[in-house]
Amino acid sequence: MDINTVNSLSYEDFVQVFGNVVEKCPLISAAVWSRRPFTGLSDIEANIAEFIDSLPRSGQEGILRCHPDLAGKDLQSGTLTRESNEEQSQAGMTALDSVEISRMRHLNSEYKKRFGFPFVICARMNDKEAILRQLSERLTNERETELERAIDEVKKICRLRLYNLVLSDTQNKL
Ligand SMILES: NC(=O)NC1=NC(=O)NC1=O
Repeated sequence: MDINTVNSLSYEDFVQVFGNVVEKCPLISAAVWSRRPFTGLSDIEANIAEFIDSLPRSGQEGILRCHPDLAGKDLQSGTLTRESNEEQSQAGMTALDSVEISRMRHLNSEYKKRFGFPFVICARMNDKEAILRQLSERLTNERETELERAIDEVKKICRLRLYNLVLSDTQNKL
């Protein structure tokens, strides 16, 4: 979609198209709609990032809590969103052996116990080895550091989902 089309969307249609660029957080797109017209994809991305950064810690933790576990029950039961399902499959979460599955489950539950929100990483920028490594490494982070890191990952996921929806700034100029 080109940026002029994006800017002409009603808020209903905008939320319909962009409502899941941050996993299960349509509020963010519903809020950012008011900031149109956007100059391009990176402007939409910057406005979403600004909205997320303006939230209190509880709001940012709420965004993380809307994310499904990697290789978790939603993946097993087929209840992931389309985007999440694609991302998790592409990162090899559907190709874990039984040892890897129990290691993911154990580390995910340790992580949730420690931080009170799930481990979030941009799956499309990692493979299963990197995800397992990051999960065990980040488990030892201080809470504040880990909250910032997890929100950065949410922004990466959002950027890649936006690239699937909107022409890039250069494409838009062609
Ligand atoms: N807990 C997660 O990191 N979930 C996810 N990361 C992605 O890139 N897609 C997801 O569903």
